[in-house]
Amino acid sequence: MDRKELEKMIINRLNNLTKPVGSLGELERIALKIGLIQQKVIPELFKDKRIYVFAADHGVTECSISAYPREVTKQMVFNFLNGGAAINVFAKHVGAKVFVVDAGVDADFEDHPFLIKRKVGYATKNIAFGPAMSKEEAVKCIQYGREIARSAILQGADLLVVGDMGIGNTTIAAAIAAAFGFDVDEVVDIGTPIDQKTLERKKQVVRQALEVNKPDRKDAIDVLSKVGGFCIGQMVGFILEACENRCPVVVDGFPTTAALLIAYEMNKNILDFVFAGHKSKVKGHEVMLKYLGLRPILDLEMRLGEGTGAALAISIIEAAIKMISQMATFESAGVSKGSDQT
Ligand SMILES: Cc1cc2ncn([C@H]3O[C@H](COP(=O)(O)O)[C@@H](O)[C@H]3O)c2cc1C
Ligand SMILES: O=C(O)c1cccnc1
Repeated sequence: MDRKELEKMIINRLNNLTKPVGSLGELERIALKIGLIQQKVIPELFKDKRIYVFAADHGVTECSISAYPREVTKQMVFNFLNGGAAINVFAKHVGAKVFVVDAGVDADFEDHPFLIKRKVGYATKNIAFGPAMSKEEAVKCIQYGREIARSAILQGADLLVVGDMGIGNTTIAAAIAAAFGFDVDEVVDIGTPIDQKTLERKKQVVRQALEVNKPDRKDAIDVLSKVGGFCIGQMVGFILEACENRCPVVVDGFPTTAALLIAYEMNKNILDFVFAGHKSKVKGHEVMLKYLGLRPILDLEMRLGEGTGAALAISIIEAAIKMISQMATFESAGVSKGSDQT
């Protein structure tokens, strides 16, 4: 069926459910988007929801831009695998599985059924003094991320969430946003709670990273290799592959949306398959979402990452699917139509 025709049929069904036209607001737009993705007037509930937390370390932590030391990345990987992190709790709450990807943590890990080992290096180089990684490494990251999404989809995944873990991630995300032309003051904010002096240093580090590296905003791989990270690069490939296979992806906060910005530069058609799970308290997140034209599903003043906001948004997406598939129509329930009906 052609897209316009399907869209008309879905809107027609939404308007025939026993409620005033448009009264379920954003839930109606979510139901429409899922219907268009699944190419069904009545979409199906997800059978295999998966959260992938991409973890890596960053050379820029040498500049003391986070409230926490680098080894927390590795320690949180263990916490994820032991089921003790916020994302584990929220994943359980929404019935999703959590996979952790070692994209470039500064540590080695034993095998674990939920750990995907795709290390590109033991942390990137410090972006304040040169490129984070080589062009080859950037390409490799994207390829690994694509492979992870492809195999998830082949295994049956029908909803993917992107999460991040890496001390220094909000500095890297801000540098990516700034490389694409956003104002440094608009996108550098606290990630983990830092004092004013550290925040000023963080801004300075981002400015210096741009001056030293001169990323070319028209070349996504250039931006990724110069001011990105191994985790970000794998998220880029993951998002691209999921969307190109018509699998819905929910992005989380500031770092995962920075990865989406790069992915969007590489393929402008992906946004039909992307949901913004929430709006992070980190101030640069809202401007990025506005630029992408994505409306966040939740706004709970969260600023954690790991995929936590996106995981919680799953329950809203599922409510939207249940709404369009389970509500009675005016005809079936014998309810009189109003003047807003066509
Ligand atoms: C215990 C702990 C758990 C976390 N889970 C996610 N993050 C979040 O904080 C980090 C980014 O903040 P910044 O750029 O300020 O370093 C990322 O790892 C992100 O996922 C955490 C941070 C900490 C400390
Ligand atoms: O917006 C986020 O996802 C975020 C905020 C702070 C730290 N880490 C991630």
